[in-house]
Amino acid sequence: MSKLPLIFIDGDQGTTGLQINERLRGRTDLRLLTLPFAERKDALRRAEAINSADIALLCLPDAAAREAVSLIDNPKVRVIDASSAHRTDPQWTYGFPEMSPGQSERIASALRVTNPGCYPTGAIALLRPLVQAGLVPADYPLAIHAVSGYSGGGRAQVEQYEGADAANAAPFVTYGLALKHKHPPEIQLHAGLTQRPVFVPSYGAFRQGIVLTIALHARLLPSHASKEKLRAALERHYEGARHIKVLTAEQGTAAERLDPTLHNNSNDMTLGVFGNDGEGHILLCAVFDNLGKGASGAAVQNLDLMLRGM
Ligand SMILES: NC(=O)C1=CN([C@@H]2O[C@H](COP(=O)(O)OP(=O)(O)OC[C@H]3O[C@@H](n4cnc5c(N)ncnc54)[C@H](OP(=O)(O)O)[C@@H]3O)[C@@H](O)[C@H]2O)C=CC1
Ligand SMILES: CC(=O)N[C@@H](CCC(=O)OP(=O)(O)O)C(=O)O
Repeated sequence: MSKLPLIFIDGDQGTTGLQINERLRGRTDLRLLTLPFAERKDALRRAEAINSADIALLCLPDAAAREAVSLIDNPKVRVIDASSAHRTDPQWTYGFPEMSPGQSERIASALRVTNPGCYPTGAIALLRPLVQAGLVPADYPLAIHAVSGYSGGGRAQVEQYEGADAANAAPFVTYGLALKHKHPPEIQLHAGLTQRPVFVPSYGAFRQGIVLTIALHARLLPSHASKEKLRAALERHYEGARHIKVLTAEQGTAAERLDPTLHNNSNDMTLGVFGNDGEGHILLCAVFDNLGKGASGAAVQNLDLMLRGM
């Protein structure tokens, strides 16, 4: 390619879009195309921008992301969609490079990449290698709990916590009580589960960061499974991964608490396996930034893969 690749962020004024913009600021290997604020929702201008881009990053609500894809008539345009519109669509490549051997290469050559959801990133990172290793049965009756920073709810929720009425924002909220959150189908598909997991999300009065936990009973696991075996399987899977680290047994013993903000403003994720052997209780944990590895950081990681060779 003679010219530097042209990148368009649709939704660049939103929570995810702004952080992608920040991460790309100062890059000299690409050109960023932005629309004036007043034109950011003008379908005609967006269509022109998307079709002139080499890669379009969609940081939009699901409906607007679907609309954006329908506006594409240039067959060369490549897309990274940060929304949940296409995450279980087999036509789209799932943008989680570390999830299996060859996934980075698939992303690097893909025309359509769907960025994982924030919570699914942690759940799939923990479960997929363990299910594939035969250490967690694919039909295990899973319950996944997670606490996120309020920015997971996008601009409207950020406004509640940072706007004029911030003093009245709840310190902690557990939600999704109808158990119909949008994430379980995505988690089930990409973790390789045969049963839909229960998902219990919460958010607190902190801007960004996630702690996600999954409790397991050893008596429901294969007899050869133990917390050491689970940890070793995760260590094997993520060996050499730049952004995902597994706590060693010593680090796990020393850890007394998990801070959701540990990896804020980075693309890193820490996984941990804790347990009480006497009770046969095991706890899988993931800590990461909902706007880092959970959204904007992951989008830039995928963008960098797709830019290889352009
Ligand atoms: N926040 C998070 O932690 C994560 C978010 N995501 C996903 O990323 C996507 C964006 O989320 P987030 O950044 O949080 O949301 P925000 O609400 O913060 O941002 C969405 C942006 O899209 C703009 N927008 C809405 N409708 C249109 C339209 N028709 N045409 C053009 N622009 C439009 C909004 O403009 P305006 O605000 O001016 O109306 C806003 O700037 C969502 O699909 C979300 O699921 C993924 C992982 C994590
Ligand atoms: C704290 C909070 O509100 N979180 C959001 C999830 C973030 C999001 O928008 O979902 P994706 O990560 O799939 O894009 C929610 O539960 O709807």
